[in-house]
Amino acid sequence: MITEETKALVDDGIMLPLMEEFYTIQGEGFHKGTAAYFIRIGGCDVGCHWCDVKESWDPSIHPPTHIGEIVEKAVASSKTIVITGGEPLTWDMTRLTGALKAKGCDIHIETSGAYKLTGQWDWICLSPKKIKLPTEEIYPLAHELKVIIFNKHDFKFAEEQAEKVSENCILYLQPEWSNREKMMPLIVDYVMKNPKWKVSLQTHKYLNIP
Ligand SMILES: C[S@@+](CC[C@H](N)C(=O)[O-])C[C@H]1O[C@@H](n2cnc3c(N)ncnc32)[C@H](O)[C@@H]1O
Ligand SMILES: Nc1nc2[nH]cc(C(=O)O)c2c(=O)[nH]1
Ligand code: SF4
Ligand SMILES: [Mg+2]
Repeated sequence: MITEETKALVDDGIMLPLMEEFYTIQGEGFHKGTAAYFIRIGGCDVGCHWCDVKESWDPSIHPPTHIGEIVEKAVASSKTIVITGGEPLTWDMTRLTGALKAKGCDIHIETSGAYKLTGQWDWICLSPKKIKLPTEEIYPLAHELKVIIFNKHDFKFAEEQAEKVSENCILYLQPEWSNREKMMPLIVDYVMKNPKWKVSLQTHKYLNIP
């Protein structure tokens, strides 16, 4: 049970339900191959059936943690920070990103964009979900669009989403992990026919790193 006081601090983004934090190599998208410190915040009610971090969904099982504590630990490892989840935009990211910026960090977010965009970001990876679409405000701000391909219909969804982002946004198709053997040949074929798209793989899973 968390107290009313703690709940108020979480609502203000002064504490956040921290699931895990780890220093690793960004496995996906534009920054793949780059060392980065990951901060995984619990809480998501988007509900993707193939989500690879379902343990993150229930915020109540992840301890409310002071952002000062999170930031101190993070900057001891890296100044390149990836905020992920769960869905980080479930929470107000203003204070966490403010504190990381004050330490000179480069801050990236992995988000479905389903909730109000808060915080200051050097890189926004938008991974839209059909079941809870991104807010209109986030599309023009996304630096990369990373659409997960689980089945053939997802190519059409990817094209619809690509129409909403800026001209400079980098477009990725990433196979859903459990269905990758089946979908990868279709993705390869699609990208060769539609070269505005690039392939993104979850390279950390092949490398067996977090
Ligand atoms: C776990 S999510 C957390 C951040 C945010 N909730 C989101 O969905 O963008 C991190 C990234 O992993 C992707 N992802 C989740 N499950 C996946 C799976 N089974 N296969 C491939 N990518 C997956 C998401 O689309 C997102 O780009
Ligand atoms: N290495 C590594 N790269 C990642 N890129 C996005 C991830 C995520 O779960 O948000 C992730 C992750 O969990 N590990
Ligand atoms: S939005 Fe992200 S964390 Fe939430 S269920 Fe979908 S993939 Fe998982
Ligand atoms: Mg992951």
